[in-house]
Amino acid sequence: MSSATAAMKGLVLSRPVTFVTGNAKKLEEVRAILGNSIPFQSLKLDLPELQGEPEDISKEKARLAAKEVNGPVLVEDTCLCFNALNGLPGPYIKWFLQKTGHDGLNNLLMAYDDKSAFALCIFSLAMGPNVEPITFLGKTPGKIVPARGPKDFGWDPIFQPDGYDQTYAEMAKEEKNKISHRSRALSLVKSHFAEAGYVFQTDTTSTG
Ligand SMILES: O=c1[nH]c(=O)c2ncn([C@@H]3O[C@H](COP(=O)(O)OP(=O)(O)OP(=O)(O)O)[C@@H](O)[C@H]3O)c2[nH]1
Ligand SMILES: [Mg+2]
Repeated sequence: MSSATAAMKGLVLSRPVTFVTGNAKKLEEVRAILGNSIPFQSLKLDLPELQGEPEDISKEKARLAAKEVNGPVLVEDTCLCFNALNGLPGPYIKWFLQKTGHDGLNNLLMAYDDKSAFALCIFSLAMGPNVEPITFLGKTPGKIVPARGPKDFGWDPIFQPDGYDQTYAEMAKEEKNKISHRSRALSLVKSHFAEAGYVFQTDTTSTG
């Protein structure tokens, strides 16, 4: 057990964890992957993001979210990292995608034979505004390909995970959710909750 988990063992929470994101597709996947395993609610908020290393960006998002919510929060930051570019665009993928599109992202790799990439998801859990966030990393290796499949979620059409001949976008949702960066990170989040044994106490005093 990590020391962070040990320190929080049996912590009593007066309300469920709030998953804060401005991205509806992320929320959809988180709901599908977590099911009823962790009691959570969601808040649609597009938090400002620090520049820097992925883990620091995710942690800082959690600190801001915890201040905003004044309670326990879960956030995540997703990166798409090209090995030929030493991990870029990484956390800046949102802006690269917005400005250059799927073709532009493929073109970035035109000068390189190495089209390999990895999808990285970093969840940060902060149990309150003044508690240091803890992080959970999920990584799925693959390669960047010309877009194939439905275009309803980000860069899914240009990411083909290793061992598959379909892109994330072409795969059935349940299939993506079995192997995705997001589900790998969330399985660590689930284990953390199982180990820590948080007690969710709903407030019954305010009704009377
Ligand atoms: O094809 C995809 N498959 C995925 O599984 C996936 N997960 C995230 N993304 C996109 O990658 C950027 C991350 O940026 P990001 O982590 O800052 O997210 P966001 O700003 O949209 O939401 P949030 O920060 O409020 O949670 C954004 O463009 C997201 O749309 C994905 N695209
Ligand atoms: Mg964001």
